[in-house]
Amino acid sequence: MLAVVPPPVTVRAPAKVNLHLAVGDVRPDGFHELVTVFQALSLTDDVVVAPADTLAVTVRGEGASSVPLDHRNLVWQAAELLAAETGREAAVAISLAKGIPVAGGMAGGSADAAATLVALCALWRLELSRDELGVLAARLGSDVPFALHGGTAMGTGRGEQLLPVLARNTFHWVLALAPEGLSTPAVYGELDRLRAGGDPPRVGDVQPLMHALTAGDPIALAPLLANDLQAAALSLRPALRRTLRAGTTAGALAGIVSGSGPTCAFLCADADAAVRVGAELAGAGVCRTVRVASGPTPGARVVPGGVETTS
Ligand SMILES: C[C@@](CO)(OP(=O)(O)O)[C@H](O)COP(=O)(O)OP(=O)(O)OC[C@H]1O[C@@H](n2ccc(N)nc2=O)[C@H](O)[C@@H]1O
Ligand SMILES: Nc1ncnc2c1ncn2[C@@H]1O[C@H](COP(=O)(O)OP(=O)(O)O)[C@@H](O)[C@H]1O
Repeated sequence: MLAVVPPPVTVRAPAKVNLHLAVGDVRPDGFHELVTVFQALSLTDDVVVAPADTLAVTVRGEGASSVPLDHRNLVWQAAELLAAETGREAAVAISLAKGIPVAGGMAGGSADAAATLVALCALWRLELSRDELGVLAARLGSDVPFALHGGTAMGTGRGEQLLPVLARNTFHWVLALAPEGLSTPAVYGELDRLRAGGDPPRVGDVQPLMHALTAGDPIALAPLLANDLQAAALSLRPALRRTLRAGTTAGALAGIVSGSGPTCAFLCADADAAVRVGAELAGAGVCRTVRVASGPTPGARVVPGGVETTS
């Protein structure tokens, strides 16, 4: 009797921006205690999984040449974790189409890991709940549970404990991608160094930002965007100051370093303003390339029919 080979499964997962990122003290396990508000954006990666003889990863798209293809890739780790948890071989071919900048502070690797968990659940017909997947996601990285969840959410602990946040309306963003990435541990380390030498100002209370999100008002939200890692990213990459200035000069309501950077995210008044700001920023010579995106968008989800694109 012929075995039926299941067809490939495609899952799309979003980039994130931290609207608020308050970094607390270092914990004994080396992670920092966070209070953050994530928003998922329309900038995405696609992950396709198909049955194969052994585990193999291929990558194309944005920054593909700097993505590892072995056990260092988070999708490899996701496949091995899910296989071990369910007592099977991780015999799958995983193809990544990257739209999210690599090491850009937009959680692209986390998005791919979340997408792999969802894709393999479908391929292997597993009956895992979103909560069970969330527990596995947190073992892969602090940002992976949010990539599963999507939308707008508050993250506490090391960022993995999530609560949904009510955000009315769609927000419009311009993203300035940098020529080279920044390492997340290096940026946290730089913040520790800056804090040891003085006490750089810390972001304030998150509540006013929550009100602006509930109201769905970008003009109220703009001055409340705040990121404790920004000072550290600017210290490691001073040229980002010029990028941030150029975005507001181009007409953005506000600009912020996305997470650990170096991508800069600019909040715009509406979709037309985002296109105008994007065009002006692209010509200002302050970044490698520009993307226009909106949020919130859903977390990792199967693409019906498996159409695969790079956004
Ligand atoms: C900074 C943030 C903001 O959302 O994301 P990025 O901007 O890099 O995408 C996250 O905290 C990154 O999350 P993620 O990239 O999943 O980090 P992990 O793999 O869990 O940890 C990588 C390293 O970052 C540092 N780290 C991470 C999270 C945290 N709460 N405290 C930390 O100090 C630790 O040095 C850790 O070893
Ligand atoms: N699937 C993946 N996509 C991108 N980078 C990955 C992936 N898996 C592992 N990495 C490694 O993780 C590092 C951080 O990547 P990424 O998740 O894109 O950035 P950030 O942590 O800034 O959001 C990369 O430099 C790369 O070496």
